[in-house]
Amino acid sequence: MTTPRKFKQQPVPPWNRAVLKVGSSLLAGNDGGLSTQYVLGLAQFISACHAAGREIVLVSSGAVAAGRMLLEGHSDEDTSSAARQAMAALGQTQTIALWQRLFDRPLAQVLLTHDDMRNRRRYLNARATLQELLSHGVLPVVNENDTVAVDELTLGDNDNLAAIVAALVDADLLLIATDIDGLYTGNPRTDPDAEPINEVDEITSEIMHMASGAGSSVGTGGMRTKLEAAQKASAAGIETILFNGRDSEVSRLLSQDLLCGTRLRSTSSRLQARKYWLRHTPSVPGYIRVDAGAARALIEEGASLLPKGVLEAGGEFQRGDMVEIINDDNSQCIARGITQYGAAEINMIHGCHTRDIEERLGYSYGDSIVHRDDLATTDPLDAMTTGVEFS
Ligand SMILES: Nc1ncnc2c1ncn2[C@@H]1O[C@H](COP(=O)(O)OP(=O)(O)O)[C@@H](O)[C@H]1O
Ligand SMILES: N[C@@H](CCC(=O)OP(=O)(O)O)C(=O)O
Repeated sequence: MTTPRKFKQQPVPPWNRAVLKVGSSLLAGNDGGLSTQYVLGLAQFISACHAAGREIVLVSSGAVAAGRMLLEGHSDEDTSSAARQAMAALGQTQTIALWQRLFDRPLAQVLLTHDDMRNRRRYLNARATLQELLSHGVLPVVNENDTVAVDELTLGDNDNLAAIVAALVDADLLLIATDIDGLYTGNPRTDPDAEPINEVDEITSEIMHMASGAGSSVGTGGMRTKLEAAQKASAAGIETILFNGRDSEVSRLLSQDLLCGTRLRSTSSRLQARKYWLRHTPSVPGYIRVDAGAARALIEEGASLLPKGVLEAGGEFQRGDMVEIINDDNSQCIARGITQYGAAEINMIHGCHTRDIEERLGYSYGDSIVHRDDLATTDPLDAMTTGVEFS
């Protein structure tokens, strides 16, 4: 079925870093297995973004669809998790190989699970890896680690994973490429009266009810998981754009910042969302005591906390925990943040220059003890507006 292009052309919000999610429906050819037919336009879009100095993280499905052809003796009736996991393991190499054929620079494969994203230490490690790859101009290609993530495989949750990755890398935009022009009031494959929706300000339950399941034998989750993803992105202050990845004209327009599809706005700004999240994440019983210079830098300049300004760590927290940062004068909490180093590590590197971290510990998780992006100062005015009290 082809749906008439009835979506209007509209501008894309300004962005520098985006997550692009490409569904199985775009990678799987009509005869099964993978095909570059529908993703050539997307690859050109990615290259155009790179040429313009923009960063992309690609979240690509397609492993199960690719592996289905390769699993010898497999019958189509066998849809057990183990069979799908075996297909995913076989097909993942094909997916990466397909993308690699479309670019003349190296790609990086990143396999993640939702559990990894819930575990703060792994979350930080994944973030550091992705940041490092992006800083070197590499295109990361993310998929679920289907070998270990059975639940996600049955739910087909790469849409939701893409939203989590967008928050993880602090993306400006989540782009979801699929096999349909955008969100309609109903599934146009079954509802001939379905009307296109160009813009969504808030994903209400009414909007959610418009979405139903997958449109092809290879897609999973359908529009429902895309709207869930957009909800997650919105909560993180990130807009989502849904568009037809099969239409190379739409991909070409996108590289000119024009959209033919659905724009799902976010209900909060990135800063508000981040501050809210930081304020509502419970802290562990532990603290980092800082000197007056560091306290001033955090509060007045919005700086990261470096080892030089740290006097001591108290308690037994680990890397990735939310801890309080207290001042030396009266032990008042001046900020809260996610620490890159555990208490024992901080007590080995406090007062030292960042370049000496590696020598003291034998390794380094980076220059800052708490990065500015992971830190919310306990400004009394902010606390009043969010209703959260500190210390
Ligand atoms: N309200 C809706 N608007 C548009 N598409 C819908 C809607 N409800 C369900 N769908 C279905 O969602 C499908 C896209 O999801 P899916 O098949 O999972 O693709 P992908 O592999 O890209 O994730 C469409 O082909 C369409 O059949
Ligand atoms: N990880 C699975 C994909 C799961 C998934 O979400 O698929 P899709 O709905 O096509 O994006 C795979 O690579 O086949």
